[in-house]
Amino acid sequence: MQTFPIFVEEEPVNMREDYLKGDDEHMSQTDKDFEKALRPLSFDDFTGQQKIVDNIQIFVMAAKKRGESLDHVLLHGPPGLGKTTLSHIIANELDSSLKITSGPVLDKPSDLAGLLTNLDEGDVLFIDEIHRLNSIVEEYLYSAMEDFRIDIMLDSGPNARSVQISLNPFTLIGATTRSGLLTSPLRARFGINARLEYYDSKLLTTIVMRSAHILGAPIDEVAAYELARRSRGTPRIANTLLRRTRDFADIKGNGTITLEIAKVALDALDVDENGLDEMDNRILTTIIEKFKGGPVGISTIATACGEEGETIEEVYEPFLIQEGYLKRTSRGRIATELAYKHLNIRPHFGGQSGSLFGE
Ligand SMILES: Nc1ncnc2c1ncn2[C@@H]1O[C@H](COP(=O)(O)OP(=O)(O)OP(=O)(O)O)[C@@H](O)[C@H]1O
Ligand SMILES: [Mg+2]
Repeated sequence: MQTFPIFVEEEPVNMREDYLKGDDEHMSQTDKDFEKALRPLSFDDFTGQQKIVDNIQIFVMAAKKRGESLDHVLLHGPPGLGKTTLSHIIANELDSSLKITSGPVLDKPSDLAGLLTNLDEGDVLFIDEIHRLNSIVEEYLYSAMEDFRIDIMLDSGPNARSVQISLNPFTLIGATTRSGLLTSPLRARFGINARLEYYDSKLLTTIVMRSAHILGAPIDEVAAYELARRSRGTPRIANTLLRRTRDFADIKGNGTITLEIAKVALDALDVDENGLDEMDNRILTTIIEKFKGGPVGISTIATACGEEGETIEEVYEPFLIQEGYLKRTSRGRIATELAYKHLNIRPHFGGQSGSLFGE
């Protein structure tokens, strides 16, 4: 019987940007506990990303059969799609232990050397946010990844000498939301490169049903679908919406998550009919109303919306582009006809917006 910690509600419900990001500085302890409890532990539990999972399963089996370490893996894609989850699963399936660190934490080459020399044969080293590694540390990583050795400088000045240390063969899993920021030498050292995609509503319904089951929250399938289709294609958001909706079901209903309760909760959380949230809508409205639909640069949008440019690029923009609300051009971002329709704003033709939909 699966037990689950009791959650203490300690944050206001409108914390969407925070759970979108999912990193340590933006997540409360409760959110982290929740995420951990719902994290699939095996490939069988992991829904979707079928091609990636199928391929990685083969590579894992082959590595095990040959008694070698798995090739280095790069996982990239927007936040909350399962990069960390997959890394845990890969280590599990390899029967190896997972050592976790992240780009910004590895300040000096000695931080990296300390970690690498402590790896046992076949261990998995997970470097989250690998695009944020500093360039000196990154260079040390090259020989570690390629030849399982590192050169360390001892002393400085005339006494300086370099000592070569060989490492146990290991697998590096790098995760990033911004693969575009990775240098090509680093990218080239990953033998397995997987881009995670947004999930469709059907897959997310399965994920919501599974999570509800683990939480012991009764849910109607239509309600699960409603949460799924309004979750920006993202399991982390689906799970968080589920958790918030469960609160509504407990307080406003009889505990069962029905379609009606789901709709009430989603409205209260400012998730609109198409699954866009308050910040998504603010970005689109800003581009249309303040900048005549664009093109407008990301930093200008960011200032006007009161959000960081990096967050807009990493969290909001990929989904808005994939759903066809936004276009990225060399001159900046443009709101599409769909964005106008969604916000119920008439495009004013002539001037800048006249040529918007001509493509
Ligand atoms: N395929 C999946 N099936 C079921 N649940 C999933 C799946 N992918 C992700 N999740 C759930 O979503 C949560 C977030 O996933 P995860 O932490 O792996 O995302 P991430 O890609 O590492 O995000 P970030 O870029 O913010 O680090 C997990 O706790 C897990 O419960
Ligand atoms: Mg992660």
